[in-house]
Amino acid sequence: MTPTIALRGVTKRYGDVTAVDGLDLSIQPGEVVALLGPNGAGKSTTIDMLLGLTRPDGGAARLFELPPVEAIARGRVGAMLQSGGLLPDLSVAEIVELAAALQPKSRPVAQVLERAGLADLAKRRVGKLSGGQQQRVRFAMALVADPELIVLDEPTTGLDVEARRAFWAAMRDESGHGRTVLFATHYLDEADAYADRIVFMRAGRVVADGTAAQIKALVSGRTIRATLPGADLNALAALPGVDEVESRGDAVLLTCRDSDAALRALLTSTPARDIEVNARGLEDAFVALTMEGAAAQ
Ligand SMILES: Nc1ncnc2c1ncn2[C@@H]1O[C@H](COP(=O)(O)OP(=O)(O)OP(=O)(O)O)[C@@H](O)[C@H]1O
Repeated sequence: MTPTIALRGVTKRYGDVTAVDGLDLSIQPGEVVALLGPNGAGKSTTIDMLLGLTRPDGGAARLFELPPVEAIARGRVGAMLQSGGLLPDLSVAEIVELAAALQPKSRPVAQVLERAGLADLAKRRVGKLSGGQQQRVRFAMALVADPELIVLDEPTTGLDVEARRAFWAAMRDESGHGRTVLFATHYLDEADAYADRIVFMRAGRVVADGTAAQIKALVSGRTIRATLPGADLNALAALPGVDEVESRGDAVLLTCRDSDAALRALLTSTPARDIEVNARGLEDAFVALTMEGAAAQ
């Protein structure tokens, strides 16, 4: 099958900084992929290269086996970037119509406005919209070409909770039609909830690539949280099954390789109460993957 996105050994340097470092990434038709990583990991630079906005210093980016500029000219790609000029004097409907007119094929503008939650704002001047509403205009402009691939760089930044929920409901419908979606995000819950696959970047490289469950499994074990005023942290660290102990006010947080053994010992040898046992989540994996990089650099 022809991959929708293929990055092969892509490298980008800015002076002494290697923003993207020999990146290989292949994304198949219909996949919904989150690009996750700490600030400066190279996510935006990767997106810029795969959209043909920045030229790689080494390697090649292909969309549908075509140079990015050609795939975009054919209307096969819709993109929503973090910033980027919106003409402030046009109305919402006019700017989406303009975006449609620039495409070889397009969806009905009214349908796209509805999808982006802009039907009631169609006549409003773009310059008068709130930041979140302008994000929705960018979303409508990305959808109007009826693209096979949608690329979104931090699409929900600036949206309130309800607008984020509505955005992802719309995206879920869109991807349900077999579209491929790649989005960069800082929101772990969004990557967890909406992506089939998470590509974790650090220092310009892919350091983990898999489903949310596979990424979470990189940090094994569970945590135990308990109220235990005046706890002896060294004694807790020596309990069976415990790897690490942190103090949080009157509470303690134990990171455990064997939470059953740790819990048994905690209950029999201490007055701990209000005990909670939790599986470690994507946030723990994020911190662990980011910290590994800090240690290696
Ligand atoms: N135009 C540029 N000139 C110089 N350095 C740049 C430029 N663009 C990016 N960089 C550097 O390249 C690295 C990667 O930046 P990039 O914006 O791709 O990361 P990111 O993962 O998108 O970060 P964030 O999550 O903060 O948006 C950073 O160290 C950044 O400072």
